[in-house]
Amino acid sequence: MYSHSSSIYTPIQPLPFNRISQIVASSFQVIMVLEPATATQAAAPAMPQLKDELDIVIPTIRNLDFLEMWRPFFQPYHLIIVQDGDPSKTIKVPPGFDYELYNRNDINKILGPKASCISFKDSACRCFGYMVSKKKYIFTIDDDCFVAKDPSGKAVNALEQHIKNLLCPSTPFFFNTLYDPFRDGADFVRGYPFSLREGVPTAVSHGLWLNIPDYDAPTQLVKPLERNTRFVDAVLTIPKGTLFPMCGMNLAFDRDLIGPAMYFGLMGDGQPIGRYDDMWAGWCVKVICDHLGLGVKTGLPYIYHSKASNPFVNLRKEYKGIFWQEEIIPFFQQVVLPKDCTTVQKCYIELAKQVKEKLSKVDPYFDKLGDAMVTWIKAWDELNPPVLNGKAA
Ligand SMILES: O=c1ccn([C@@H]2O[C@H](COP(=O)(O)OP(=O)(O)O[C@H]3O[C@@H](CO)[C@H](O)[C@H]3O)[C@@H](O)[C@H]2O)c(=O)[nH]1
Ligand SMILES: [Mn+2]
Repeated sequence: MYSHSSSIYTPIQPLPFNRISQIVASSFQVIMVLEPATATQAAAPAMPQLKDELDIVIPTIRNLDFLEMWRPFFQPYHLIIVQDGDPSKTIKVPPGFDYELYNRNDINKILGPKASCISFKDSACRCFGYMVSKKKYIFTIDDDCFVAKDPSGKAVNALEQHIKNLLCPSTPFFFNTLYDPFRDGADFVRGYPFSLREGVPTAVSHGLWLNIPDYDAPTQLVKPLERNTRFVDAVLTIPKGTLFPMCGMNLAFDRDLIGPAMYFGLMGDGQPIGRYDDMWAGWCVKVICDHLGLGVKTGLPYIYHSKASNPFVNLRKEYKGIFWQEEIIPFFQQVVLPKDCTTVQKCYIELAKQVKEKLSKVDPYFDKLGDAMVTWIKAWDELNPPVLNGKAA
């Protein structure tokens, strides 16, 4: 509290401590005392946005009790649960949710031989949920992700923030130093070209994680106790020409704009690699978004990631990816898609061709992956026939 000798200052009334901590918390990035919000703290939004235009896709090998904490935010929405592993196992879903559930038998029945492109025993299986959905938007979340608290202690409605991110344009062609210009209380800064201020449609909203960060196995092994306690109150557009490591645990996207490129690859059972499903999808998605002039955002919302998977098991799944990616990234950085690739499907088929041509020398796996990318598009188009004037084309 300030006390001044001069008479021009009237002594400021001392602020109660909790008011000071609120002011501090609201104006700086704060190191947070970590625990997830409680179910009661998560209050249902007045009007759930995009209620009939968004599906929530959850890959799982567990019971879905985590949904209890999300109930206020998720209950109005339709869930697509992709059950991985043993199809004879029963996955318990808390009552009151509207959902469809697919296990491996269902996937094989629906896709027939094309089911070979859907991974087994890896969270990559989630992309089947993107394919069977009929909605414009998808939000996908892991079953060990809970409601986070922001620095003020308020429960974060991650779905609401993703929707906000997706409904606002992105700015990939020129970096706005005040972050998201479309956010309340922000705007384009001086020197930002007016010709670019309309922005472009946002295809992807990539959220982050408090508590257990999405580290690779070597980092997890070196820093087993590290927890992410930093809540950075920002949403950024990832600039055009820049790749990023897309994590699938807290991710939303516009299915009409970029859905066919959200293939999570061949991972898990019978494959030489795992835990690169979301990374592969993210690299494919970003080069196609850059080509088609679409935006990718990262930052808010946070979820509270509760479970650290076993770093030794993860190392075994990831290790080939750790050295392959030193060749994969330069490949994606040099990808050029022809002008006549005007749809996501055309871009993706062209990308599959280049994967087979240029990455098979790294490992024969990429030849198989290139074929699986084509199978994925065929299966996608079979389940989602292009519509012309409201009729199947
Ligand atoms: O064989 C499996 C294993 C898991 N799942 C489901 O997938 C998600 C993520 O699983 P989990 O939280 O156990 O693993 P993480 O290491 O935290 O996952 C991170 O790595 C990425 C793997 O690609 C993932 O997107 C990241 O979050 C859970 O819902 C499991 O139930 C599965 O379906 N099959
Ligand atoms: Mn997890």
